[in-house]
Amino acid sequence: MTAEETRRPVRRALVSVYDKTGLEELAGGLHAAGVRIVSTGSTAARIAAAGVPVTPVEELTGFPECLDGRVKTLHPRVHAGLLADQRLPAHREQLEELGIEAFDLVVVNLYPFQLTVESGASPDECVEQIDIGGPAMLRAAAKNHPSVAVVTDPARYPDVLAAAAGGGFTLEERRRLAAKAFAHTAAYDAAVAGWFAQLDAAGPAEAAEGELFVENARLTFSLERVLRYGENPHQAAALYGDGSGTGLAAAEQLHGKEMSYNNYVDTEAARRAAYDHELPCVAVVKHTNPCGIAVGADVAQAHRRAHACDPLSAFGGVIAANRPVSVAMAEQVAEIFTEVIVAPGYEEGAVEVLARKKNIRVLRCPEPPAAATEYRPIDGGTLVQVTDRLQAPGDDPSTWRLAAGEPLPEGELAELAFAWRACRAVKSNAILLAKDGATVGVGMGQVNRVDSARLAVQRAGAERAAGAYAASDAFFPFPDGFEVLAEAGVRAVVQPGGSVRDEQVTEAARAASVTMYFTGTRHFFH
Ligand SMILES: NC(=O)c1ncn([C@@H]2O[C@H](COP(=O)(O)O)[C@@H](O)[C@H]2O)c1NC=O
Repeated sequence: MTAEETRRPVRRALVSVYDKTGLEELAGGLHAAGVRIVSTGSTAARIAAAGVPVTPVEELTGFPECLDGRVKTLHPRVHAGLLADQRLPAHREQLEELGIEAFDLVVVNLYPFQLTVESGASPDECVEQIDIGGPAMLRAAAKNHPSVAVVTDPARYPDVLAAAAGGGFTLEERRRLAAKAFAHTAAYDAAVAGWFAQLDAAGPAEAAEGELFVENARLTFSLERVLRYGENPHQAAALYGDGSGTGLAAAEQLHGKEMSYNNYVDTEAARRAAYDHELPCVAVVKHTNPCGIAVGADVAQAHRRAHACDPLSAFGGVIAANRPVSVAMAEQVAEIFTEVIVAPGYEEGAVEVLARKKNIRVLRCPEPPAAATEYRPIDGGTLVQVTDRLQAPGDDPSTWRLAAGEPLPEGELAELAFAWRACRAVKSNAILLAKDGATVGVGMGQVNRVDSARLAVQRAGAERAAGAYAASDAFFPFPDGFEVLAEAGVRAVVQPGGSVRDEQVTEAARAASVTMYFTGTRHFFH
């Protein structure tokens, strides 16, 4: 059979849509192509108001819409018309005996469950927005795609009208539409299941394992756009969204070249770094590691100090701010070759200043990082974990245990707390030196803690390392890593503690007259 021969004319359509975009044009076009339309409640009312003939579904079923719309189309007269396989004489005969007419086209879009959840609606209101009849029709029509075409997206209406006027869809087209319909209902159900799961997921400590992690995590994401390439030019890549319409994947690009795969990865890391601080904060990131993080009285000051940590590495960096970018900060950034800048907003005139550079990508992402769980695909599956965040009490300096030396006065403890928070954004093994609320030396991603310490000290230089506040993302397994810091003259060190050799490490700290605190909390970042 040729593709042409698989076309099925559209004679009768069932239309039931929540999103009424383009409905009048669709109905008018179908009518003009000789298609008879059956429709539900307010969809039918809109079609009729547009002067297009329409049969209300109640007329077909002989049963009124009831239970506040919970039952409208859930009726054998609807579903037999959707599920009869027109290729089978037995099905055609049964329909005739039952006095039921087949549908050739179904146009349905569903109640806005996810948007309702995001609006902060009550649980009962969210539950009411779980569409039942719509998915049933979509699934029936998609299963029966040899006989029925199914459409969920108003953007596809022009194709529908072209097909209706041109002899119908081919089998291949109907199969593609069916795949889209099943993907749509799968994503819809995943959103509903995810919502139910998070109702109970108080946190890893409180929630039973079964409540936090659903049995079937068929994760669904929707294609946002195909990227130019992946991590390297020979790797194809794309950006997918989780349907929430928020976060980095949904960030608004205000200027600059198209975002690349690596831009997204680095921007994610920069936002992680910038949002860990309550004061105005700016992080400059390269290859997912910070080359500078600083807080300040305002973002311009924070940026100057973050940049000063390592100006060499900041060239071609990705910048994140946790406050709107001011014109003063934009003026500074415009002087430095920067790949991406991301912030919750931009003060008037700031984007124009940044846009003096043709290529810098300017992103507006109003929400702080919010993902509750993180996925890391592995061959044959995926790992899932609760997202690492600053913890109460372990990340609060008032709960830290003084393990060696004199306690720090309040101001110095705040300096050490800044180092600890900033260290969370550094790839393990992480050692970070800070002074005056700004990083001065970052040692990242080494396979032993001694080399990370050396790197941090080397990057800081002797002058900045002396008297600095140091943080280590995990415990020192031996005194050697700490000793590198002590030789450089750091003032204090914060680390989780918990090594079997803690006593040797704290002894070394006492011997070097360096204050050491234990947090009891670790922040590995792989
Ligand atoms: N209950 C049913 O039988 C039913 N049939 C269709 N719907 C949905 O009702 C909406 C359209 O309703 P209306 O035409 O009344 O605006 C569509 O989103 C459709 O998916 C239903 N609603 C919920 O399940």
